[in-house]
Amino acid sequence: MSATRLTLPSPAKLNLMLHILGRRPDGYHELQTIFQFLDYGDEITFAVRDDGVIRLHTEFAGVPHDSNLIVKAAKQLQEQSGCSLGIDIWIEKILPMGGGIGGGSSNAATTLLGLNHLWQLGWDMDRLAALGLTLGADVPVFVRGHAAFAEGVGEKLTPVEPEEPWYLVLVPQVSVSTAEIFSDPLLTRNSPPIKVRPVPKGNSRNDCLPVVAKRYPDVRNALNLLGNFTEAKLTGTGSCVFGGFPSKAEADKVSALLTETLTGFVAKGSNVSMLHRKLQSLL
Ligand SMILES: C[C@@](CO)(OP(=O)(O)O)[C@H](O)COP(=O)(O)OP(=O)(O)OC[C@H]1O[C@@H](n2ccc(N)nc2=O)[C@H](O)[C@@H]1O
Ligand SMILES: Nc1ncnc2c1ncn2[C@@H]1O[C@H](COP(=O)(O)OP(=O)(O)O)[C@@H](O)[C@H]1O
Repeated sequence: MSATRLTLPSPAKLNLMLHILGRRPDGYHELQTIFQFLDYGDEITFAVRDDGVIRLHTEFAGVPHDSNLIVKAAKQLQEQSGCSLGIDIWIEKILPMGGGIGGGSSNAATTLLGLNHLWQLGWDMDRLAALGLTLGADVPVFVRGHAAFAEGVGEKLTPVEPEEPWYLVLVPQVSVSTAEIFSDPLLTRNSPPIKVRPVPKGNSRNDCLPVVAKRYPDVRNALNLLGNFTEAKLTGTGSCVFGGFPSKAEADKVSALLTETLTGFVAKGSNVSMLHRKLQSLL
């Protein structure tokens, strides 16, 4: 008999660089960015129901049940596949929301892959990634599960193999609105496209950083603090700030200096998502 219950990881991502090339007619911005996963994230448990009902049992502060990306992903997949089964879902949420580490997008991707498995739909990655894109620009990379150079709004993905250092990720206690940053008149929107692969060294800047650092003093402080120890970078539109270290011990040493007002976590960078490693082990 096939499994009816499954627990899967839902990892975070970092944007190792992010360049904004221009604005499309629909208002969205054309980007070039490198996504890498962290071996750190939420854990989602799924249990099949035979009555077709989709129910997320864990409450999220400020996110109504039907607006949760987990529920949206499950409903879309059920509708588009014509599946008559339903699902009970619980999540152990440790990823900060609105921090630029992609928790919501990752949760959506884990849901798509988990339900494809439990409902035995047999959808391939292209189809799941295309559905994922309708939920958010960052969902496809989590569906495919490999570190990638991304173009367009993040949906054109080329697998890459950056180094996999240990990272210290600082979590300033502010949520940055992606829409607000992309509508700031001071945002750099004309970075020249990188045409060479792999992306040459020296291109690791994030074009959102100056605008985010100007608007959010807490992010500025985090960048200054981490900058005393390593190159401090912003992921996505923030608020999280990260830096790489050659070993866990060195990342832990800096992490130990953090206070209650500025927390963080240490995690290993990974080019294959822990979600995919777990799914592979089930086959
Ligand atoms: C820029 C990234 C990099 O990873 O930031 P983070 O969300 O991770 O911080 C993502 O691609 C974010 O993608 P996604 O998560 O889908 O963006 P949303 O929150 O839906 O976007 C909110 C708003 O930001 C603007 N927006 C977003 C993405 C983009 N490429 N161009 C834009 O102009 C649009 O006005 C959009 O309505
Ligand atoms: N399952 C989910 N996890 C996190 N955020 C969610 C989820 N579903 C909906 N959201 C909404 O999406 C927003 C962005 O969340 P998230 O993906 O964690 O941040 P970011 O895009 O900055 O990395 C949240 O502020 C929240 O309102």
